[in-house]
Amino acid sequence: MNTNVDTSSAITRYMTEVGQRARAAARSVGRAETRSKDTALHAIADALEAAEASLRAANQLDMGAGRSAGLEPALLDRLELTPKGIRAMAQGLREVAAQADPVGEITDLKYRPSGIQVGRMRVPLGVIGIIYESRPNVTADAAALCLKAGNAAILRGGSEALNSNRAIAACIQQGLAAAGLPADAVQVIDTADRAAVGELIRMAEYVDVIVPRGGKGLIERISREARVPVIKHLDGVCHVYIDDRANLEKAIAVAFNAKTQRYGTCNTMETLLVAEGIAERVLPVLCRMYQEAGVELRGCARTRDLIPDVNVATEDDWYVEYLAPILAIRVVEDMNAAIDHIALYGSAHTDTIMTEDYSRARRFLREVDSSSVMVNASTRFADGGEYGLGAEIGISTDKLHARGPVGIEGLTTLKFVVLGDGHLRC
Ligand SMILES: NC(=O)C1=CN([C@@H]2O[C@H](COP(=O)(O)OP(=O)(O)OC[C@H]3O[C@@H](n4cnc5c(N)ncnc54)[C@H](OP(=O)(O)O)[C@@H]3O)[C@@H](O)[C@H]2O)C=CC1
Ligand SMILES: N[C@@H](CCC(=O)OP(=O)(O)O)C(=O)O
Repeated sequence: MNTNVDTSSAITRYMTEVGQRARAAARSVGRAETRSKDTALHAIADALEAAEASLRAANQLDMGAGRSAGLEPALLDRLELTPKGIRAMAQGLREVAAQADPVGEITDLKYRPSGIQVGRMRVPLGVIGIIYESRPNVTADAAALCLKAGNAAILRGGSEALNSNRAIAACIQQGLAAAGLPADAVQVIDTADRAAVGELIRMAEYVDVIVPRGGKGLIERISREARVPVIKHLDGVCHVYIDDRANLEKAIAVAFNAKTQRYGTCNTMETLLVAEGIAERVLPVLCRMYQEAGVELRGCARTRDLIPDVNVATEDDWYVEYLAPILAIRVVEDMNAAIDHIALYGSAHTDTIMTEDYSRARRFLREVDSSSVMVNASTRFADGGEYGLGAEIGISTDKLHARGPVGIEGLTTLKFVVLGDGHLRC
């Protein structure tokens, strides 16, 4: 890796080399046997566990700098690599290795009247550039999924995680070498300069797809400058709607979990919607639980009529992804009003209805246009591991190519294959 990239022309040169090397590596990874890819994944997992001390030391540098820079607790929570987190990262790699390899699979093979057979083969996307937040475990997860799907990866993590990502990159390199796969199959960009992001998203000759995981600033830049196709992984303004036909006990437990299980993730509930017919029975209990957990509540006028010590929610609150112990609460007339609210203010990430009414549950599933729509379950389940994908690149809030948690299959595409035996078109 280049460790001295500081001028703009040096960054252009550096990124061009990264792109060229990734393009060359993509061919080898694309044709690699499943056994080699799995050997690499297990070797990376072993290397991560063996390197616990050095990973922690590198991470402490990032955590120290993050604390001095006043990073929010939710950001520090994502940045931290604990011994448990390192084991989870290694386990994630082993789970990806245990997943079936879809590359080369031929489906839908059918004889045509002409005598040829036409089918579809699953193939890698090629070179994938991933831009993500300061969350070091994503470096390992993204490398694993790209590798298993036969792609070369260029990884650009958040600037606050540079030391942690370097240490993880060293483990990835050990694993690739152990399996005889090219070192350039996974490259971690070794500069925090955002000019490298600008280069990456314009290198259409070397990069096939960009996956941006991040907030509005990142996406605005991508929308303005990208020349490479993008699969957006955006913010989560997620909702739980408690219907007046909800089971009270389940609704309270799910709404509490959806907000408090982890504050800083994109699938955390940010706005609670409650049907007016049940608000009086739900809100006093639930608000007390949130307040005891230290969650700041901001409510509509009707919420405040019931619970006067809730702060006022303004129009802006309905749009906000707090990523923090803050929750907006709105009492709505019924499910139709809840669906309208979600359509207007949500971010099409993950939304849940709590109801025992089968017809309403079916309507909610059909009418809410989000990447995951749930019935009687916490929004926190929107996750590749929880959905059985082994791990996830993230949660696509785009509609094309991949939507929701993106795992191995989401990093591949299909091409047509035709089998003939000297067949001629008449
Ligand atoms: N749907 C999903 O799967 C996910 C969504 N998210 C969303 O991401 C957001 C929070 O993450 P946060 O840490 O704030 O993410 P940011 O958007 O601030 O940063 C994410 C990455 O993008 C880079 N970046 C941001 N702005 C620019 C820019 N203008 N030019 C170049 N690079 C840029 C950052 O680099 P730098 O370090 O230099 O700032 C970082 O690498 C939330 O909205 C969350 O929901 C997060 C993860 C997954
Ligand atoms: N799917 C993950 C959360 C998605 C994610 O990575 O979000 P974020 O914490 O915003 O980077 C989980 O359930 O923990």
